Amino acid sequence: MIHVENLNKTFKKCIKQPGVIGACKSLFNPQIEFFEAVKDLSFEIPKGEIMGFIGANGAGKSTTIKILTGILSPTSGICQINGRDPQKYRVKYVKEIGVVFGQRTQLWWDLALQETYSVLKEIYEIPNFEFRKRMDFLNEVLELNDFIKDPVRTLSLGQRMRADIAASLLHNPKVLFLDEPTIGLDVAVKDNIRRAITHINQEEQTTILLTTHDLNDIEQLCNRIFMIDKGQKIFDGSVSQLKQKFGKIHEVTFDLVSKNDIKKLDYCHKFEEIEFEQKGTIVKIKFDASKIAIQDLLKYTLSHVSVTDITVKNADIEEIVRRFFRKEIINVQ
Ligand SMILES: Nc1ncnc2c1ncn2[C@@H]1O[C@H](COP(=O)(O)OP(=O)(O)OP(=O)(O)O)[C@@H](O)[C@H]1O
Repeated sequence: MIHVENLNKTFKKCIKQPGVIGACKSLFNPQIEFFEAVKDLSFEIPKGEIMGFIGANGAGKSTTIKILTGILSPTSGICQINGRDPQKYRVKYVKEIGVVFGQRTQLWWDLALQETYSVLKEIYEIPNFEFRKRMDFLNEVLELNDFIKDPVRTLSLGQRMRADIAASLLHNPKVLFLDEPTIGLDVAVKDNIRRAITHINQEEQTTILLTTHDLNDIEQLCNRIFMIDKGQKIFDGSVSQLKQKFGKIHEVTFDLVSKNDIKKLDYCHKFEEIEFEQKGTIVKIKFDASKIAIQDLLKYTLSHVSVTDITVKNADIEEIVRRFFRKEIINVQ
């Protein structure tokens, strides 16, 4: 459904010099720099897949999405959605995609929600019968009925997000781009929205490209993670592959009988590459299980101090991705 091959996007940046003289110089003799926001990116997303597209701030996610949605043209490379170039076939193409930007709304602020949908119905040329059927489906999945008669400006953030998702799905697009769909929402509303996205994906086989900084979105929604850094691919695989490959980070927490007992433990000399922190009697240790055997750590600790409780946890996806972005995990592919 989505085919991206050797995609590149280079921006031209005009470097402004400070002060009035600098501004005049820049005007007559502009200093140009080139910046590669997307570098040789290739991926395929088959029909019905939900792919999490993640990366640190400035990694090139929005630039890629803007190319995929036809807003920007690539410097080079191929980008096809359902066999079409989004740039060349923009008018036809908009009917095949839905886009939600969590930070912005596509709804009309002063119109009642249902009037907004009526306007979109005309824009997308949806026949009456299909529109009614579609509205019934979206009402049910996204629970719009409680606020469908209210003006958009009075909606809460969670209601507005559900309304925006419905607007992007009104014309039953084959591909949905979701950019931070759960940003700023409380846990219950996030859950609600994730359930709706899963339902829509399963019912309609909608292909979804999801950008998020919330890793619970990834764990609960995505079959696949595509991670980029400085415009380039650094990982492409399933959540479980990511965990299998890098999930060797364990976290052990000891509750000491006395907080002063920490002085009896010299983890840094005894073990390589170990991270630990102490808060009162609680000592939290993070280590790479491929370098340190957990039984050695337990044996060492228990032979030096008395503890009242021990918990052992595998690294969650958040910890793995955090390490990626802190550049602690390199040479991924
Ligand atoms: N129009 C532009 N002109 C020049 N540089 C740009 C332009 N748009 C984006 N960039 C640069 O390209 C890089 C990638 O930006 P992009 O917005 O794609 O990142 P992102 O991964 O979406 O980040 P975030 O998570 O913060 O939204 C950034 O360094 C940004 O400054």
